Amino acid sequence: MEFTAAVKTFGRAGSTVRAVDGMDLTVGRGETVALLGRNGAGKSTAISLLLGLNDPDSGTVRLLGRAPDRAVRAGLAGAMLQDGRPIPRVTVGELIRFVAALYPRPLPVAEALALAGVTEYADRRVDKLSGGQVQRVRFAVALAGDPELVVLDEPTAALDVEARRAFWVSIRSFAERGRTVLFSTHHLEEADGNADRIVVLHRGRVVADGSGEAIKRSAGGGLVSVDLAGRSTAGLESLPGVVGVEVRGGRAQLRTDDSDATVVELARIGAVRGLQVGRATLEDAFLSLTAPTAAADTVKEAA
Ligand SMILES: Nc1ncnc2c1ncn2[C@@H]1O[C@H](COP(=O)(O)OP(=O)(O)OP(=O)(O)O)[C@@H](O)[C@H]1O
Repeated sequence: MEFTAAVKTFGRAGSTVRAVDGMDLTVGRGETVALLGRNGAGKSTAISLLLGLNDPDSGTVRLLGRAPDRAVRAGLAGAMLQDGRPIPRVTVGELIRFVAALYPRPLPVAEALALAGVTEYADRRVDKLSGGQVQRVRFAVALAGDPELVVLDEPTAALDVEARRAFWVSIRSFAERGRTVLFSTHHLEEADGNADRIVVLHRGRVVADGSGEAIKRSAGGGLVSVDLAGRSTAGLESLPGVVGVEVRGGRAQLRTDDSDATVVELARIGAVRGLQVGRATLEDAFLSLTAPTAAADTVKEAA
């Protein structure tokens, strides 16, 4: 799938929102990609362009080499969106048989049920299941047509820890069949644990794209902190390796891509009170990449 300089705005003159603002992204077959971004970053809008539910105002979006709506009609993409559609009053098995029959080359129903982990509820009515069970049924609906690509918009948002874990087991078993998975999430550890690649969106643009490790490095892989003990932060940002300085609770937090060099220089200037050295987490990287003031510089790792 491919977004090239895609733009999608909403609203009229005066109050226009550029929900997707020049997005470039290519995802190859078989990849599992997580889309991360703060509320309003443009994740759902990007997904709607990818599925042909909206057209870009400019730029192009292609899905498996075709126009998105055509690819979806041909059964090449399945989706699980954040929608509030009423839950059907049929059994799980009936629902999946019905959906599978809409596609040219569906998965055998038993296989769709097994992949989504819902075989044991096949004879139960969907409207009598728990929230976690319904999510898995919705996943079975998304993969019933045996699509090349499954798109999941915040698939685990309402699930408890146990249900979330079970859900990811199902998604990984689908991905292991060589299929492509694109999902959006607010759970950073979920992106890190389940995606081959993480794409961070900020204000409708891709601001980071790579493995969880690469993204952590991009925000300065190391985190060095010291008590300020009344001294100013002046000059700290120009210490060797330092890529960012923040003050929290009287301590300076230095993001650095060379912790050793930073510490040696701190020692030289006598600023080592309460010194701690650690590694930036994905959350640190995410917060600095998507800070309201963050520049839209792109961090890119060859995929
Ligand atoms: N149909 C619409 N009409 C007007 N504005 C919209 C519409 N859909 C999205 N927007 C706006 O576009 C921006 C991007 O929204 P979008 O839902 O794509 O973000 P998101 O990253 O999915 O957010 P969240 O994490 O909160 O779901 C937001 O400012 C939102 O208010």
